[in-house]
Amino acid sequence: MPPRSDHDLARDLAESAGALLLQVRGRDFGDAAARKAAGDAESHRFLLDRLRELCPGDAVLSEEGADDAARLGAERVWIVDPLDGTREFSELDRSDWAVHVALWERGRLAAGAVAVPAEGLTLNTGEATVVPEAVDGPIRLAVSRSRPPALVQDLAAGLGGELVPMGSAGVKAMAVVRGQADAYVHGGGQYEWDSAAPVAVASAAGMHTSRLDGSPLHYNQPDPWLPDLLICRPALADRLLAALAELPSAAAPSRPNHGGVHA
Ligand SMILES: Nc1ncnc2c1ncn2[C@@H]1O[C@H](COP(=O)(O)O)[C@@H](OP(=O)(O)O)[C@H]1O
Ligand SMILES: [Mg+2]
Repeated sequence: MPPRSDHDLARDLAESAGALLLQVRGRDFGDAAARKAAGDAESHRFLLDRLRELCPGDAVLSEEGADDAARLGAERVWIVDPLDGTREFSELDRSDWAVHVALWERGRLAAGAVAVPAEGLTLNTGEATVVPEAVDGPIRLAVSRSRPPALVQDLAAGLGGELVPMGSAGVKAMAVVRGQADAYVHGGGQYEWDSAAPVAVASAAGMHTSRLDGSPLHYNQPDPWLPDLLICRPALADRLLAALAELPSAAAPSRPNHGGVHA
């Protein structure tokens, strides 16, 4: 049997962590906070154990783990968000939460997968994803349902676009790839694990991916704070970047204190 490619490995890991999360979610918990904590911790532990076993020489940057500075000298770094859309994971009637697994290798994203377990869906960089044709009508902007950034609301107003609220960065990015939205525009704060796998998968599907000022997204940086991004159909990129450049609300925010990664 040929060795498994990094694309396949990313897909298998995201899919398996997703299956685990479906089991965790089905357990009885006293409250939503306990369900979220169990999901974050168990998916993280699973991914870390599998990566240590299968790729012992690779570094890992996970939302739920201690940040080991050795990753800055590593050639290969897995950037994972074991449970993205934690809030939606704890709301049992929702399916908009995801598992992100990306591989950064020598300066670029080399492979990635986003699983949306409650929909039985995993998209990855190794398969040619066919993006549906654009539909006529207003530009549809995927946006956070719980904390929609002011800039996206301003952008929609300026373009005559409409907001499509949903949870999870991965689900929003996959909504663009799946033709359910035309763009995912985010500002106001995020970390590398929120966007690495979504950007890898969207980029492999031919989507435009960048910062809001059009500059490239860089991963495996000393500070994993990566506060804004644009993922969209390539034909819309110039128009959206021009509109964003006119918006004062699109300025990058400063980094808040974060409890997720322990330096
Ligand atoms: N202003 C902000 N600062 C830091 N992280 C943010 C953020 N806005 C969104 N995120 C993160 O981006 C992911 C998607 O958010 P949303 O569903 O609101 O669009 C969530 O990841 P987690 O669920 O892994 O914490 C969320 O924590
Ligand atoms: Mg996240």
